[in-house]
Amino acid sequence: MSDKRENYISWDEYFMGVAMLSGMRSKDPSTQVGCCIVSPENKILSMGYNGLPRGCSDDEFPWAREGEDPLETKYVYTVHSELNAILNYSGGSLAGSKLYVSLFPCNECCKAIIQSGIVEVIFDSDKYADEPSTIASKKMMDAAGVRYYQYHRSNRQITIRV
Ligand SMILES: O=c1[nH]c(=O)n([C@H]2C[C@H](O)[C@@H](COP(=O)(O)O)O2)cc1CO
Ligand SMILES: [Zn+2]
Repeated sequence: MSDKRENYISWDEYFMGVAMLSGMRSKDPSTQVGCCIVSPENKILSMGYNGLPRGCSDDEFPWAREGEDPLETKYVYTVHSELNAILNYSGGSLAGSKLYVSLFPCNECCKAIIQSGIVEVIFDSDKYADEPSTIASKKMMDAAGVRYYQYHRSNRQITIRV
């Protein structure tokens, strides 16, 4: 009989947990998104969260969702978690990898996901499922043969004291 510990976290809990932990770095007051890219051998290749490009101050650029002028909203400035994770990777090719993300990718991230050769997307929330950008993403992933499925929450509470 082995003495192996049994209640260790699964690969899916680990990678989605890492994605969610990464999202906790986000300064966006309404939606924090985190992403974790994983190789076919289950090695973590990259991580990202939604934020401003390097050099653009979190304290000077707007975080508003609405404004008379689009330049006063966050939408024109933020880099999405998935794009950040793709751009953060400096190890070569992401072909064949899997992407864990806490929110279904928008159409722009979807284009980058497809073009970088990522073959599987595991998402948690799909709260913008009815938006054209999400519908477009699903159309493109279907056409490109990128598999996507919703993460099955285990509801395990993971507590880290830091
Ligand atoms: O796939 C995504 N990845 C991602 O990082 N985001 C970011 C952009 C924004 O900072 C935030 C969405 O803001 P809001 O829910 O307030 O519209 O989430 C949004 C999406 C989907 O729209
Ligand atoms: Zn996006």
